[in-house]
Amino acid sequence: MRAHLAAPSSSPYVDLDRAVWSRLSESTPLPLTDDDVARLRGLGDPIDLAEVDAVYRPLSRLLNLYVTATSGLHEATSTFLREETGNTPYVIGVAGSVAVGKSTTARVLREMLARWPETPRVELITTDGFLYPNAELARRGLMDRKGFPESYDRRALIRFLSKVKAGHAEVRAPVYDHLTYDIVPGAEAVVRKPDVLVVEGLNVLQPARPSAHDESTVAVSDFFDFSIYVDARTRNIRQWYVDRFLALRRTAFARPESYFRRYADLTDEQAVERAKSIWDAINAPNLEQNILPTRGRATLVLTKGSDHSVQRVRLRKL
Ligand SMILES: Nc1ncnc2c1ncn2[C@@H]1O[C@H](COP(=O)(O)OP(=O)(O)OP(=O)(O)O)[C@@H](O)[C@H]1O
Ligand SMILES: CC(C)(CO)[C@@H](O)C(=O)NCCC(=O)O
Repeated sequence: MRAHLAAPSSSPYVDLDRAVWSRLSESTPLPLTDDDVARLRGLGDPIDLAEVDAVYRPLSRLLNLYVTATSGLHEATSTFLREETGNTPYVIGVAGSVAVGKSTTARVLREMLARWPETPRVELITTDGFLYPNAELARRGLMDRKGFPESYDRRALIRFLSKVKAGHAEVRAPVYDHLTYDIVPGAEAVVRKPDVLVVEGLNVLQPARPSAHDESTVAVSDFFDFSIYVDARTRNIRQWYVDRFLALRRTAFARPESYFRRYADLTDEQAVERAKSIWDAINAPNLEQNILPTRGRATLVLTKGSDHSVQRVRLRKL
């Protein structure tokens, strides 16, 4: 089947609408159930089995083809170098704004990729774990810059990824808790030589930031075999952020350990105002200045409509 009949163009991308994209994997089985999708869904994300079928089934098929092709390339390198072929984890980055639904995308992908016989061991890590702890952010005057490039320990993240790629038996990462709004003291996520590692975060496609102290020009994305940018109109994402804030106020914010405990008793109107002001002061400028400019570097862009469903898929083919 010819998926697209556009005249040859110089664009490095192929742009497919939802219907064309979803027809690209008709013979691939859908391994998930309604219950699986309900378990993977993030707060406020209405993703259902039909969406997984239309959008993620083709994506998991494409990724399975890429994983197989990449492992063939590694074998070619090993043959040339007369070395044993070791297993190198295939690393997938998932980027996008706060509240766009990256974590749901990453969790669904993890689950689907793990159902392929070639990649049973799929691990997921979020770059939130590499944010500096609040005490350090406060010391650096960065408490209102959480999520901005300077709020992450980028060197630790690069060290983590290079060890995973080098095939270390166990690699450890710190853990962030949205409830306490801070790094969890002493907690670690451990990655043990997975077949695939999914790395989700706002910052995963950002370029290297050489500074006086850090001459390194390595970027996080240098460790990626594939990257996905989850995209939507900024005004829709802002609405999703506000809606989620309202939902959290009724649930998580009411818990005694919540950093946002003081927001639990706000009226609807006050909560909407508070959410909008956090969005406008922190997450919107970060999106505009640091996240959106990285979209063009992704291998694949998923564009969502106002109801969160993916309407367009853009794949880099050159
Ligand atoms: N202040 C909070 N208190 C408790 N839980 C939160 C809070 N903020 C976010 N969460 C929960 O953590 C999950 C992940 O939030 P996170 O901010 O990483 O997502 P995100 O960056 O907005 O990206 P996405 O929505 O794209 O996954 C959310 O789905 C939400 O349920
Ligand atoms: C932790 C991040 C940066 C990314 O997940 C984000 O959820 C966040 O906390 N942003 C700061 C502003 C806010 O509280 O929404």
